[in-house]
Amino acid sequence: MNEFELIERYFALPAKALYTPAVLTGIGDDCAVLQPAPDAQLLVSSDMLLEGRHFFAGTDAYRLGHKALATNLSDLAACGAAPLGFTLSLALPQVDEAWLEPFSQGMLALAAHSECPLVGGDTTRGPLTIHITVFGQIPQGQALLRNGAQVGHDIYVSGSIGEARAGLHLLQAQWSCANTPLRTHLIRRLEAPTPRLSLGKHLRGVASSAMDLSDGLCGDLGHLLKASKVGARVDGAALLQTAPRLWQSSELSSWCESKKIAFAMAGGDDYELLFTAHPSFRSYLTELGQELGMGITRIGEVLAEQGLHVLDSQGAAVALNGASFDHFAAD
Ligand SMILES: Nc1ncnc2c1ncn2[C@@H]1O[C@H](COP(=O)(O)OP(=O)(O)O)[C@@H](O)[C@H]1O
Ligand SMILES: Cc1ncc(C[n+]2csc(CCOP(=O)(O)OP(=O)(O)O)c2C)c(N)n1
Ligand SMILES: [Mg+2]
Repeated sequence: MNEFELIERYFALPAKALYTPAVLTGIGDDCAVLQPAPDAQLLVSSDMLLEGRHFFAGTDAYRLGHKALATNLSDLAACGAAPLGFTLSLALPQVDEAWLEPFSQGMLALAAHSECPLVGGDTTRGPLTIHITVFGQIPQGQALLRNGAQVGHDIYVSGSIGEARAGLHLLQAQWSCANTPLRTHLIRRLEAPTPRLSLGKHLRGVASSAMDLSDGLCGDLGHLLKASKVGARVDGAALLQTAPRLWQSSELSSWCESKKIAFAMAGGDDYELLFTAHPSFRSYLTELGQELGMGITRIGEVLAEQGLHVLDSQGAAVALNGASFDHFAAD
Protein backbone atom coordinates (compact mmCIF):
# COMPACT_ATOMS: atom_id res chain seq x y z
CA MET A 1 0.00 0.00 0.00
CA ASN A 2 1.50 3.37 -0.99
CA GLU A 3 1.08 6.75 0.75
CA PHE A 4 -1.94 7.83 -1.29
CA GLU A 5 -3.73 4.49 -1.01
CA LEU A 6 -3.22 4.67 2.76
CA ILE A 7 -4.66 8.20 2.96
CA GLU A 8 -7.63 7.26 0.76
CA ARG A 9 -8.52 4.06 2.57
CA TYR A 10 -8.09 4.99 6.22
CA PHE A 11 -8.75 8.72 6.21
CA ALA A 12 -10.22 10.32 3.07
CA LEU A 13 -12.98 7.78 2.34
CA PRO A 14 -14.36 7.38 5.88
CA ALA A 15 -13.94 11.12 6.54
CA LYS A 16 -16.14 12.14 3.60
CA ALA A 17 -19.18 10.61 5.27
CA LEU A 18 -18.68 13.05 8.18
CA TYR A 19 -18.46 16.32 6.22
CA THR A 20 -20.87 18.98 7.42
CA PRO A 21 -22.24 21.84 5.26
CA ALA A 22 -19.39 23.97 6.70
CA VAL A 23 -16.87 21.87 4.69
CA LEU A 24 -16.91 23.46 1.23
CA THR A 25 -13.75 21.58 0.15
CA GLY A 26 -12.32 18.72 2.18
CA ILE A 27 -9.48 16.21 1.77
CA GLY A 28 -7.77 16.12 -1.64
CA ASP A 29 -7.09 19.73 -2.55
CA ASP A 30 -4.22 21.99 -1.48
CA CYS A 31 -6.31 23.56 1.24
CA ALA A 32 -9.58 22.64 2.90
CA VAL A 33 -12.16 25.42 2.56
CA LEU A 34 -14.34 25.86 5.64
CA GLN A 35 -17.29 28.20 6.03
CA PRO A 36 -17.85 29.43 9.60
CA ALA A 37 -21.32 30.75 10.47
CA PRO A 38 -21.94 34.44 9.69
CA ASP A 39 -20.75 36.56 12.64
CA ALA A 40 -18.76 33.63 14.13
CA GLN A 41 -15.17 33.89 15.25
CA LEU A 42 -12.65 31.18 14.28
CA LEU A 43 -10.77 29.30 17.05
CA VAL A 44 -7.63 27.26 16.35
CA SER A 45 -5.72 24.89 18.63
CA SER A 46 -3.00 22.31 18.06
CA ASP A 47 -1.62 19.42 20.11
CA MET A 48 0.55 16.41 19.31
CA LEU A 49 0.98 12.98 20.84
CA LEU A 50 4.34 11.22 20.67
CA GLU A 51 5.02 7.58 21.43
CA GLY A 52 7.00 7.23 24.65
CA ARG A 53 6.12 10.75 25.80
CA HIS A 54 2.32 10.96 25.67
CA PHE A 55 1.53 7.26 25.37
CA PHE A 56 3.26 3.91 25.75
CA ALA A 57 4.37 1.84 22.76
CA GLY A 58 1.68 -0.77 22.17
CA THR A 59 -1.23 1.42 23.39
CA ASP A 60 -4.55 0.26 21.95
CA ALA A 61 -4.79 1.96 18.54
CA TYR A 62 -8.54 2.68 18.73
CA ARG A 63 -8.08 4.52 22.04
CA LEU A 64 -5.04 6.35 20.73
CA GLY A 65 -7.03 7.66 17.75
CA HIS A 66 -9.75 8.75 20.16
CA LYS A 67 -7.33 10.43 22.58
CA ALA A 68 -5.43 12.33 19.88
CA LEU A 69 -8.65 14.05 18.80
CA ALA A 70 -10.07 14.29 22.35
CA THR A 71 -7.11 16.28 23.70
CA ASN A 72 -7.58 18.78 20.88
CA LEU A 73 -11.38 18.99 21.23
CA SER A 74 -10.80 19.59 24.94
CA ASP A 75 -9.15 22.92 24.04
CA LEU A 76 -12.21 23.93 21.97
CA ALA A 77 -14.44 22.88 24.88
CA ALA A 78 -12.40 25.05 27.25
CA CYS A 79 -13.13 28.08 25.07
CA GLY A 80 -16.83 27.23 24.74
CA ALA A 81 -16.42 26.68 21.00
CA ALA A 82 -18.26 24.37 18.59
CA PRO A 83 -16.04 22.23 16.32
CA LEU A 84 -15.73 23.05 12.61
CA GLY A 85 -13.16 20.43 11.59
CA PHE A 86 -9.62 19.17 12.12
CA THR A 87 -6.43 18.26 10.29
CA LEU A 88 -4.29 15.22 11.07
CA SER A 89 -0.53 15.11 10.49
CA LEU A 90 0.76 11.63 11.01
CA ALA A 91 4.25 10.12 11.05
CA LEU A 92 4.27 6.29 10.89
CA PRO A 93 7.30 3.98 11.07
CA GLN A 94 5.65 1.61 8.56
CA VAL A 95 2.28 0.79 6.99
CA ASP A 96 0.58 -1.46 9.54
CA GLU A 97 -3.02 -2.02 8.48
CA ALA A 98 -3.87 -3.87 11.69
CA TRP A 99 -2.96 -0.63 13.51
CA LEU A 100 -4.30 1.91 10.99
CA GLU A 101 -7.80 0.42 10.87
CA PRO A 102 -8.61 0.77 14.61
CA PHE A 103 -6.66 4.05 14.88
CA SER A 104 -8.76 5.62 12.15
CA GLN A 105 -11.96 4.13 13.58
CA GLY A 106 -11.29 5.47 17.10
CA MET A 107 -10.49 8.93 15.80
CA LEU A 108 -13.38 9.11 13.35
CA ALA A 109 -15.94 7.72 15.82
CA LEU A 110 -15.18 10.67 18.10
CA ALA A 111 -15.16 12.99 15.06
CA ALA A 112 -18.67 11.77 14.15
CA HIS A 113 -19.92 12.07 17.72
CA SER A 114 -18.49 15.60 18.01
CA GLU A 115 -19.52 16.71 14.50
CA CYS A 116 -15.89 17.57 13.84
CA PRO A 117 -14.93 16.30 10.36
CA LEU A 118 -11.38 15.45 9.30
CA VAL A 119 -10.67 17.91 6.47
CA GLY A 120 -6.98 17.44 5.67
CA GLY A 121 -3.54 16.60 6.96
CA ASP A 122 -0.16 15.20 6.06
CA THR A 123 1.33 11.70 6.18
CA THR A 124 5.02 10.80 6.32
CA ARG A 125 7.30 8.00 7.42
CA GLY A 126 8.93 8.56 10.81
CA PRO A 127 8.71 7.82 14.56
CA LEU A 128 5.03 7.46 15.52
CA THR A 129 3.75 11.03 15.95
CA ILE A 130 0.16 12.24 15.82
CA HIS A 131 -0.39 15.95 15.38
CA ILE A 132 -3.88 17.43 15.16
CA THR A 133 -5.06 20.97 14.62
CA VAL A 134 -8.71 21.68 15.40
CA PHE A 135 -10.80 24.56 14.11
CA GLY A 136 -13.86 25.77 15.97
CA GLN A 137 -16.31 28.64 15.95
CA ILE A 138 -18.16 30.76 18.45
CA PRO A 139 -20.44 33.82 18.24
CA GLN A 140 -18.52 37.13 18.31
CA GLY A 141 -16.84 37.88 21.61
CA GLN A 142 -18.12 34.85 23.52
CA ALA A 143 -14.92 32.78 23.71
CA LEU A 144 -14.03 31.74 27.26
CA LEU A 145 -10.45 32.75 28.03
CA ARG A 146 -7.96 32.31 30.85
CA ASN A 147 -7.74 35.98 31.78
CA GLY A 148 -11.21 36.79 33.11
CA ALA A 149 -11.17 35.39 36.68
CA GLN A 150 -12.48 37.99 39.15
CA VAL A 151 -11.84 38.29 42.90
CA GLY A 152 -14.64 36.54 44.82
CA HIS A 153 -15.60 34.22 41.95
CA ASP A 154 -15.88 30.48 42.62
CA ILE A 155 -13.44 27.98 41.07
CA TYR A 156 -14.88 24.77 39.58
CA VAL A 157 -13.67 21.58 37.93
CA SER A 158 -15.66 19.08 35.90
CA GLY A 159 -15.34 15.33 36.37
CA SER A 160 -12.89 13.41 38.54
CA ILE A 161 -9.45 14.89 39.12
CA GLY A 162 -6.46 12.58 39.63
CA GLU A 163 -7.92 9.43 38.09
CA ALA A 164 -5.91 9.67 34.87
CA ARG A 165 -2.69 10.06 36.85
CA ALA A 166 -3.65 6.99 38.85
CA GLY A 167 -4.17 5.15 35.53
CA LEU A 168 -0.69 6.22 34.42
CA HIS A 169 0.83 4.98 37.69
CA LEU A 170 -0.93 1.65 37.18
CA LEU A 171 0.57 1.26 33.71
CA GLN A 172 3.98 2.31 35.03
CA ALA A 173 3.54 -0.35 37.77
CA GLN A 174 4.09 2.30 40.47
CA TRP A 175 1.13 0.80 42.32
CA SER A 176 -1.24 -2.08 41.77
CA CYS A 177 -5.01 -2.23 42.01
CA ALA A 178 -6.69 -5.50 42.86
CA ASN A 179 -10.15 -4.10 42.06
CA THR A 180 -10.43 -4.96 38.35
CA PRO A 181 -13.39 -2.67 37.47
CA LEU A 182 -11.61 0.27 39.15
CA ARG A 183 -8.34 -0.56 37.39
CA THR A 184 -10.15 -0.68 34.04
CA HIS A 185 -11.90 2.63 34.80
CA LEU A 186 -8.65 4.43 35.73
CA ILE A 187 -6.82 3.24 32.63
CA ARG A 188 -9.77 4.30 30.50
CA ARG A 189 -9.62 7.76 32.09
CA LEU A 190 -5.98 8.00 30.99
CA GLU A 191 -6.37 6.48 27.53
CA ALA A 192 -9.84 7.65 26.48
CA PRO A 193 -10.71 11.08 27.93
CA THR A 194 -14.07 12.67 27.10
CA PRO A 195 -13.82 16.22 25.74
CA ARG A 196 -16.35 18.38 27.62
CA LEU A 197 -17.78 20.14 24.56
CA SER A 198 -21.36 20.45 25.77
CA LEU A 199 -20.26 21.75 29.16
CA GLY A 200 -18.08 24.34 27.42
CA LYS A 201 -21.02 25.58 25.33
CA HIS A 202 -23.21 25.88 28.43
CA LEU A 203 -20.52 27.97 30.13
CA ARG A 204 -20.76 30.78 27.53
CA GLY A 205 -21.91 33.88 29.40
CA VAL A 206 -21.49 32.01 32.72
CA ALA A 207 -17.77 31.31 33.24
CA SER A 208 -15.56 34.36 33.75
CA SER A 209 -12.49 32.32 32.77
CA ALA A 210 -11.86 28.73 31.67
CA MET A 211 -9.19 26.31 30.48
CA ASP A 212 -8.77 22.57 30.16
CA LEU A 213 -6.62 20.48 32.51
CA SER A 214 -3.80 18.69 30.69
CA ASP A 215 -0.63 19.21 32.72
CA GLY A 216 -2.17 19.06 36.21
CA LEU A 217 -4.39 21.36 38.26
CA CYS A 218 -1.51 22.97 40.15
CA GLY A 219 0.26 24.26 37.06
CA ASP A 220 -2.83 24.81 34.92
CA LEU A 221 -4.63 26.82 37.62
CA GLY A 222 -1.36 28.72 38.05
CA HIS A 223 -1.54 29.74 34.34
CA LEU A 224 -5.15 30.89 34.72
CA LEU A 225 -4.37 32.90 37.87
CA LYS A 226 -1.35 34.51 36.23
CA ALA A 227 -3.37 35.45 33.13
CA SER A 228 -6.10 36.94 35.35
CA LYS A 229 -3.58 38.63 37.74
CA VAL A 230 -5.27 37.10 40.81
CA GLY A 231 -4.63 34.37 43.41
CA ALA A 232 -6.72 31.51 44.77
CA ARG A 233 -7.57 29.28 47.68
CA VAL A 234 -8.31 25.64 46.82
CA ASP A 235 -10.27 23.43 49.23
CA GLY A 236 -8.38 20.12 49.00
CA ALA A 237 -11.19 18.11 50.58
CA ALA A 238 -13.62 19.30 47.88
CA LEU A 239 -11.07 18.30 45.24
CA LEU A 240 -10.86 14.76 46.68
CA GLN A 241 -14.65 14.48 46.56
CA THR A 242 -14.45 14.54 42.75
CA ALA A 243 -12.87 11.04 42.72
CA PRO A 244 -14.38 9.01 45.61
CA ARG A 245 -13.81 5.66 43.86
CA LEU A 246 -10.10 6.35 43.69
CA TRP A 247 -9.59 7.51 47.26
CA GLN A 248 -11.75 4.80 48.80
CA SER A 249 -9.82 2.06 47.01
CA SER A 250 -8.12 -0.31 49.40
CA GLU A 251 -4.65 0.61 48.08
CA LEU A 252 -5.04 4.39 48.54
CA SER A 253 -7.44 4.78 51.45
CA SER A 254 -4.51 4.61 53.90
CA TRP A 255 -2.80 7.65 52.34
CA CYS A 256 -3.02 10.80 54.49
CA GLU A 257 -5.29 13.54 53.19
CA SER A 258 -2.48 15.91 52.21
CA LYS A 259 -0.75 13.20 50.14
CA LYS A 260 -4.00 12.56 48.26
CA ILE A 261 -4.52 16.29 47.65
CA ALA A 262 -0.95 16.76 46.39
CA PHE A 263 -1.39 13.76 44.05
CA ALA A 264 -4.63 15.15 42.61
CA MET A 265 -3.18 18.68 42.21
CA ALA A 266 -0.28 17.28 40.16
CA GLY A 267 -2.34 14.83 38.12
CA GLY A 268 -1.91 15.39 34.39
CA ASP A 269 -4.03 13.96 31.56
CA ASP A 270 -7.33 14.91 33.29
CA TYR A 271 -8.82 16.69 30.23
CA GLU A 272 -11.51 18.16 32.43
CA LEU A 273 -12.55 21.83 32.45
CA LEU A 274 -11.33 24.30 35.07
CA PHE A 275 -13.36 27.50 35.25
CA THR A 276 -14.41 30.41 37.43
CA ALA A 277 -17.90 31.89 37.83
CA HIS A 278 -19.70 34.53 39.89
CA PRO A 279 -21.35 33.01 43.02
CA SER A 280 -24.80 33.85 41.59
CA PHE A 281 -24.35 30.88 39.19
CA ARG A 282 -24.05 28.23 41.93
CA SER A 283 -27.53 26.72 41.59
CA TYR A 284 -27.39 26.93 37.77
CA LEU A 285 -24.13 24.96 37.80
CA THR A 286 -25.50 22.33 40.20
CA GLU A 287 -28.46 21.79 37.86
CA LEU A 288 -26.19 21.80 34.80
CA GLY A 289 -24.08 19.01 36.30
CA GLN A 290 -27.21 16.94 36.82
CA GLU A 291 -28.48 17.69 33.31
CA LEU A 292 -25.15 16.74 31.67
CA GLY A 293 -24.62 13.77 34.00
CA MET A 294 -21.16 14.87 35.13
CA GLY A 295 -19.63 16.19 38.31
CA ILE A 296 -19.25 19.97 38.46
CA THR A 297 -17.48 20.65 41.75
CA ARG A 298 -16.75 23.97 43.42
CA ILE A 299 -13.17 23.62 44.67
CA GLY A 300 -12.20 27.11 45.76
CA GLU A 301 -12.31 30.86 45.46
CA VAL A 302 -10.44 33.56 43.57
CA LEU A 303 -8.46 35.90 45.86
CA ALA A 304 -6.96 39.33 45.26
CA GLU A 305 -3.63 38.34 46.76
CA GLN A 306 -1.55 36.53 44.13
CA GLY A 307 -0.43 32.95 44.79
CA LEU A 308 -2.13 29.55 45.09
CA HIS A 309 -3.06 28.31 48.57
CA VAL A 310 -4.22 24.70 48.82
CA LEU A 311 -5.74 23.78 52.18
CA ASP A 312 -6.70 20.45 53.78
CA SER A 313 -9.95 19.90 55.71
CA GLN A 314 -8.32 21.31 58.88
CA GLY A 315 -7.37 24.52 57.08
CA ALA A 316 -3.65 23.62 56.99
CA ALA A 317 -1.58 24.42 53.89
CA VAL A 318 -0.77 21.41 51.67
CA ALA A 319 2.80 21.24 50.36
CA LEU A 320 2.64 20.70 46.62
CA ASN A 321 6.29 19.72 46.12
CA GLY A 322 6.47 21.39 42.76
CA ALA A 323 4.85 19.68 40.17
CA SER A 324 2.68 19.69 37.17
CA PHE A 325 3.79 18.11 33.92
CA ASP A 326 6.56 19.99 32.09
CA HIS A 327 8.17 18.51 28.97
CA PHE A 328 11.50 20.16 29.82
CA ALA A 329 11.41 19.91 33.60
CA ALA A 330 14.74 18.11 33.97
CA ASP A 331 16.65 20.24 31.40
N1 LIG B 1 5.83 26.10 19.23
C1 LIG B 1 4.87 26.98 19.51
N2 LIG B 1 4.69 28.06 18.74
C2 LIG B 1 3.72 28.95 19.02
N3 LIG B 1 2.88 28.85 20.04
C3 LIG B 1 3.00 27.78 20.84
C4 LIG B 1 3.98 26.79 20.62
N4 LIG B 1 3.84 25.85 21.57
C5 LIG B 1 2.82 26.23 22.35
N5 LIG B 1 2.29 27.40 21.93
C6 LIG B 1 1.21 28.18 22.53
O1 LIG B 1 1.49 28.38 23.92
C7 LIG B 1 0.32 28.34 24.69
C8 LIG B 1 0.47 27.29 25.80
O2 LIG B 1 0.62 26.00 25.20
P1 LIG B 1 0.09 24.68 25.88
O3 LIG B 1 0.47 24.65 27.32
O4 LIG B 1 0.52 23.55 25.01
O5 LIG B 1 -1.49 24.90 25.78
P2 LIG B 1 -2.59 23.78 25.88
O6 LIG B 1 -2.42 23.16 27.24
O7 LIG B 1 -3.87 24.53 25.71
O8 LIG B 1 -2.31 22.83 24.76
C9 LIG B 1 -0.84 28.08 23.74
O9 LIG B 1 -1.43 29.32 23.42
C10 LIG B 1 -0.13 27.50 22.52
O10 LIG B 1 -0.85 27.80 21.33
C1 LIG C 1 3.91 7.26 28.41
C2 LIG C 1 3.41 8.46 29.17
N1 LIG C 1 4.25 9.14 29.97
C3 LIG C 1 3.82 10.23 30.62
C4 LIG C 1 2.52 10.65 30.51
C5 LIG C 1 2.05 11.85 31.26
N2 LIG C 1 1.99 13.03 30.40
C6 LIG C 1 2.58 13.10 29.20
S1 LIG C 1 2.30 14.58 28.44
C7 LIG C 1 1.39 15.13 29.75
C8 LIG C 1 0.81 16.53 29.79
C9 LIG C 1 -0.07 16.85 28.64
O1 LIG C 1 0.67 16.88 27.45
P1 LIG C 1 1.04 18.25 26.75
O2 LIG C 1 1.80 17.96 25.52
O3 LIG C 1 1.70 19.19 27.72
O4 LIG C 1 -0.42 18.76 26.42
P2 LIG C 1 -0.97 20.25 26.38
O5 LIG C 1 -0.77 20.84 27.75
O6 LIG C 1 -0.14 20.94 25.33
O7 LIG C 1 -2.40 20.12 26.01
C10 LIG C 1 1.30 14.17 30.74
C11 LIG C 1 0.59 14.35 32.03
C12 LIG C 1 1.68 9.91 29.66
N3 LIG C 1 0.39 10.27 29.45
N4 LIG C 1 2.13 8.81 29.02
MG1 LIG D 1 -0.44 22.21 23.84
